[in-house]
Amino acid sequence: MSDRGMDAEDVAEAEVATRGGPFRAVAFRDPADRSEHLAMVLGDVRDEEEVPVRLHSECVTGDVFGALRCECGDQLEAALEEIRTEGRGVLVYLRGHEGRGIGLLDKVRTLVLQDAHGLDTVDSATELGLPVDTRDYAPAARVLHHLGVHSVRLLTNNPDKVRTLEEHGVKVAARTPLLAPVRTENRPYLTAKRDRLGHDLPHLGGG
Ligand SMILES: Nc1nc2c(ncn2[C@@H]2O[C@H](COP(=O)(O)OP(=O)(O)OP(=O)(O)O)[C@@H](O)[C@H]2O)c(=O)[nH]1
Ligand SMILES: [Zn+2]
Repeated sequence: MSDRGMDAEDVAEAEVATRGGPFRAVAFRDPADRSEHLAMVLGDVRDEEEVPVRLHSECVTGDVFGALRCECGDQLEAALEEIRTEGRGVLVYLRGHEGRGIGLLDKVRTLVLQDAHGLDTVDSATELGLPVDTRDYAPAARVLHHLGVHSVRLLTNNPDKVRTLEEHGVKVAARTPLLAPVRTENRPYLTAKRDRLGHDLPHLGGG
């Protein structure tokens, strides 16, 4: 499957007014696995350099309901704010990514283990016989190429996203950390992301 773009039958777009202002909503269906995703686009991005881009992995608990044990909801808001501030950018909302790829039901099962046995986000998945991270960024790369976005300033703390996007032919010209507030509720999660998954979270402090 090529990373170089999408067929017309797999894309639909419309202007949408949001609470945070107008965006171009580009829905797309990935030709490889038929999964559906959404890119929210602001301003002129085609053939521009260092376009602010957020690849946001679905987290229905955090994104929709504001759950605080992860920082997904805070990051979603912060990324949209960054795009609005710059007046251009793309947020790709990746719906197949829930639970870093294991899906909603199994993600919640990992939360149960975390609460009952103090396991972290990595060990709780492993304990259930599940992979820690199976996210595929090829659909995101395909839609970025479709939008004519080939050079990005990626909003992330995850070095894996930088590497993987480059492997799919998108130049990550710069990276901007997306540091959500550290809260009592999200500190264990952020600590595990830093210590177990290698995320760059310098604001966390401590050991
Ligand atoms: N398996 C599992 N997934 C989780 C848990 N908490 C959040 N997630 C999922 O993790 C995904 C977000 O990944 P993160 O590792 O938090 O962050 P990231 O997207 O890799 O990195 P950033 O770009 O810096 O935000 C979302 O799909 C969430 O549903 C958890 O405890 N267990
Ligand atoms: Zn989350």
